[in-house]
Amino acid sequence: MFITSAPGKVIIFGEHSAVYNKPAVAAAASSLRSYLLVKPMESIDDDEPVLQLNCPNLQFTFNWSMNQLLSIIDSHDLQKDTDTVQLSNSLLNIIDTQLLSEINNPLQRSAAQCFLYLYLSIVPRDKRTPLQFSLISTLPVGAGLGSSASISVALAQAFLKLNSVTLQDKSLINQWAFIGETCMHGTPSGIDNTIATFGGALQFTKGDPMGPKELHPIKPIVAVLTYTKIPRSTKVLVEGVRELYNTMPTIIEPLLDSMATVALKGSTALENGQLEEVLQLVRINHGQLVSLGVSHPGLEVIRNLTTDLKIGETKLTGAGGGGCALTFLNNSATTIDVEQFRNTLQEKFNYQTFETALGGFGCSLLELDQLTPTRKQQIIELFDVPGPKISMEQVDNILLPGGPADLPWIL
Ligand SMILES: Nc1ncnc2c1ncn2[C@@H]1O[C@H](COP(=O)(O)OP(=O)(O)OP(=O)(O)O)[C@@H](O)[C@H]1O
Ligand SMILES: C[C@@](O)(CCO)CC(=O)[O-]
Ligand SMILES: [Mg+2]
Repeated sequence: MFITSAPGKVIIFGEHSAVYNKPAVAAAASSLRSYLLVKPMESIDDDEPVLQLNCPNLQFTFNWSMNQLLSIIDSHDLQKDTDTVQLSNSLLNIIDTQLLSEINNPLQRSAAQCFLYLYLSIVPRDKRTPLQFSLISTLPVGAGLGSSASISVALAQAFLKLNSVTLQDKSLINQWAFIGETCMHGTPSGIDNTIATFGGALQFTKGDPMGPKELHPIKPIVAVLTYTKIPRSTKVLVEGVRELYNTMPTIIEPLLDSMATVALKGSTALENGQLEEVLQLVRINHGQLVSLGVSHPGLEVIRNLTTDLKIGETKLTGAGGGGCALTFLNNSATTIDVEQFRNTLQEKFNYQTFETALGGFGCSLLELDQLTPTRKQQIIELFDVPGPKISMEQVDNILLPGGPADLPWIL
């Protein structure tokens, strides 16, 4: 019995342009995480062993017959080699047509698709026992903070562990998590899963053979995150930008190049603690994202309030279209100003705000058998609570790596 966990992320510069191989900058939001509990499945019916996915945040539980899953493997000669990480359209098609036909809700469907794809690709036939996978997130789902990547990473890490793969480092987890993201998004850049795997702060360019560059800011990066609660889908927003790019390539390509320059300058300014420059680049990057059509009136409310109160600069973060905004405070912003900002957003607009330090732990593993029986039971019960009743604070108090309970997470 074990738990894997991976953080959400904040893109500081370069969302969307990242998809076009332009550099982008992101950091882990390491206290906002997904947790995946893997435990033996208590038998529902002795004749029909099942694999269960339980997602309290999205209020769904699905069972798949182990026999059906085994026959799919046998007929399609899957996962000979977990080191060869590729997306198979034929496997995606089998999952879609044979295993997801009862799931109509698109949010549930994409989570189940990612789960099944990674399970069938990574866990070998002889290690397929009836198991229950329970997934909870303390980060808002579908809000621009990389929830899809955090579940992909937690799933990839768990399946590689079930396959007893000895990991030299976390690269293989990251590669499989990218495939999981691809199942959900279509064409991800890979920045979200890279941050969810490795944590910290990174400058990332899709396809760069040198890999991501770790950033070491001289001052901690602190920002206010605001969640508008306006639902959106990363896949749909990324497709919208692609359509714009295809219609007006001569306008959009130079815009993406300019976004790349912003990200590179922003990366240096963050490392050197040049706040004035960071603030200007945040404003410019948001304007660029508005031009790409991925803002939303609900996000502009946050930006306008930041400008009215003269407390700093705000940009959307993640795919936009709702979801979250990121506000960097200037040196003259007082505690009272920030309180007024947060209270207005919370009370007048019913938004949720968090003041958060960025960076910190990437994916992690906790072996439950090392804990006392009481602690183990307490943790298992956390995952049994029905969706709306999950207390994020309780999850943090008990599970957060480096948090109050000080559990022996392997980082
Ligand atoms: N705790 C969870 N339980 C089940 N599914 C989840 C969970 N967290 C994320 N997901 C899956 O991820 C999808 C959200 O992914 P999406 O990429 O649209 O948003 P995001 O990753 O939160 O934001 P962004 O990609 O802009 O950073 C959900 O629809 C669901 O399928
Ligand atoms: C919008 C996007 O740039 C970030 C989503 O968090 C998509 C991606 O990079 O895959
Ligand atoms: Mg996502």
